[in-house]
Amino acid sequence: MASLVRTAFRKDLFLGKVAIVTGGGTGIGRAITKELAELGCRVVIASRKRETLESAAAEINHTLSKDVGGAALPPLRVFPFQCNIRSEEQVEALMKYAVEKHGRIDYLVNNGGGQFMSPVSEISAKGWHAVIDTNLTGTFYCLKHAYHAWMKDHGGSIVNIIVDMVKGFPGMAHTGAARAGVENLTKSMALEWSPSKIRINCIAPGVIYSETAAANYPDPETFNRSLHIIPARRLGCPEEVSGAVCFLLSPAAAYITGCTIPVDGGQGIYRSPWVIQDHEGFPVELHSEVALPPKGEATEPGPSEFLFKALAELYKSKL
Ligand SMILES: CCCCCCCCC/C=C/C(=O)SCCNC(=O)CCNC(=O)[C@H](O)C(C)(C)COP(=O)(O)OP(=O)(O)OC[C@H]1O[C@@H](n2cnc3c(N)ncnc32)[C@H](O)[C@@H]1OP(=O)(O)O
Ligand SMILES: NC(=O)C1=CN([C@@H]2O[C@H](COP(=O)(O)OP(=O)(O)OC[C@H]3O[C@@H](n4cnc5c(N)ncnc54)[C@H](OP(=O)(O)O)[C@@H]3O)[C@@H](O)[C@H]2O)C=CC1
Repeated sequence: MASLVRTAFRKDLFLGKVAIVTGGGTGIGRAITKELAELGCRVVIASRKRETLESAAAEINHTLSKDVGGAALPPLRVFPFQCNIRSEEQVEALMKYAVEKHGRIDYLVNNGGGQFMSPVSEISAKGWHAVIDTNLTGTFYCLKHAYHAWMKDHGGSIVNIIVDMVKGFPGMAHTGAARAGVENLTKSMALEWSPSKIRINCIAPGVIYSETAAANYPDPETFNRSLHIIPARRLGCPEEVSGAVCFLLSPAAAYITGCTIPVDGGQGIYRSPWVIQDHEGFPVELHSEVALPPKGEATEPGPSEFLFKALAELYKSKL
C-alpha cells in the first residue's frame, strides 16, 4: 500500500535521525510527526494523555512508507511517551528515554501548549499560571533538558511553535505573553548555544484548523469567524505548519537561527481580530493649537471602505 502521508521533501531527508515532538499526538503536532516519520525520522511524541499518544503512534506507524529507494525502513518510527511539560522531572525523564532508547536527539519541536479565551481582567491567578507554566516554562524545561541530555555535545535543531501575536493577543493575552517570552528565549538560546551548533527558530501559525484545536473553544464556529482577518481567505491546515517545521529542521535551513517564520496566510501583517468598542475618545490633555473636528462614529469593520473612498476622490481630483 502506498503511504498516505504527503510531503514536498526528499523521502530520506531525516533517515537515521531522532526527533521529539511535544503534543505530537494531535492537530499540528500529529501532522509534524507524520511528515518527519515519513521522511525516515524516529519520532518520540510526548504529552499528557497516554491513550491519545498510543493510538496516534499506532495509526501513524500503519500509514508510513515501508521502504525508501528499495531499502527497507524500520516499520515502527513513532513512539509514545507520557509527559506533562509542566513538570521538570517528567521532561528530564523524556529526554533520558529518548537518548537511552533511541540513541540521540537531533530535533526538538516544542509544539505542546494551549490556552483559553478570556479578557485579561477575568483571568484567575490559577488560569494565568496554567497557561504560562505550559507554554513558557514547559518550553524552557524542554530546551534545557534536551541541551543537557544531548544537544550540548552533539548539536541539533529546535523549532518552537508560538502564535501570531505581533499585534498583541487581546482575548488570549496570557498566551500572547507566554509566546512572546518563547520568541525572546529563542533569540537568547540561538546566541548562547551557537557554539554547540544548535539552531533554534520559531514558527508562528495563524488560524490552523483541526478538530482537537477547535474543541478547545466553546463556539465551534470560532475558527471560521476569523476568515475576515486572513488575506488567504481560508483557514490553515496542520500540514502547512509541518512543511515549514521540516524546512527549518533540515540542512536547507543550516544558516537560519533565532528567527520566526509566520505560517498564517498573511494574517500577521493584516488586521487584528479584536474589535475596539466605540467610546468618546481619549481626552486631549495638552493645550493644542488645533481644534479636532467633531468625532464621527467609528464603525468596525470597514476602515478600508473609507480609505478607498478617499483614494477615489483623490484620483478624480487628479483627472
Ligand atoms: C480572540 C481571537 C480569535 C481567534 C480565534 C482563533 C484562535 C487561533 C489561535 C490559537 C489556537 C490554538 O492554540 S488552538 C490549540 C488549543 N489547544 C489547547 O489549548 C490544548 C491545551 N490546553 C489546555 O490544556 C488548557 O487550555 C490549559 C489552560 C492550557 C491547561 O489546562 P489544565 O486543565 O491542565 O490546567 P489546570 O492547571 O487544571 O488549571 C486550569 C485553570 O485554568 C483556568 N481555565 C481553564 N480553562 C478555562 C476557561 N475555558 N475559561 C476560564 N478559565 C479557564 C481556570 O482557572 C482553571 O482552574 P479551575 O477553575 O480550578 O478549573
Ligand atoms: N490551531 C491553531 O490555530 C494554532 C495553534 N497554535 C499552537 O500550536 C500548538 C498545537 O496546537 P493544535 O495542534 O492546534 O491544538 P491541539 O489542542 O490539538 O494540540 C495541543 C497539544 O498540546 C499538548 N499539551 C497541552 N498541554 C500539555 C502539557 N502540559 N504537556 C504536554 N503536552 C501538552 C496536547 O496533548 P495532551 O492533551 O495529551 O497533553 C495536544 O497534543 C499549540 O501550542 C497551540 O497553542 C498556535 C497558533 C495557532
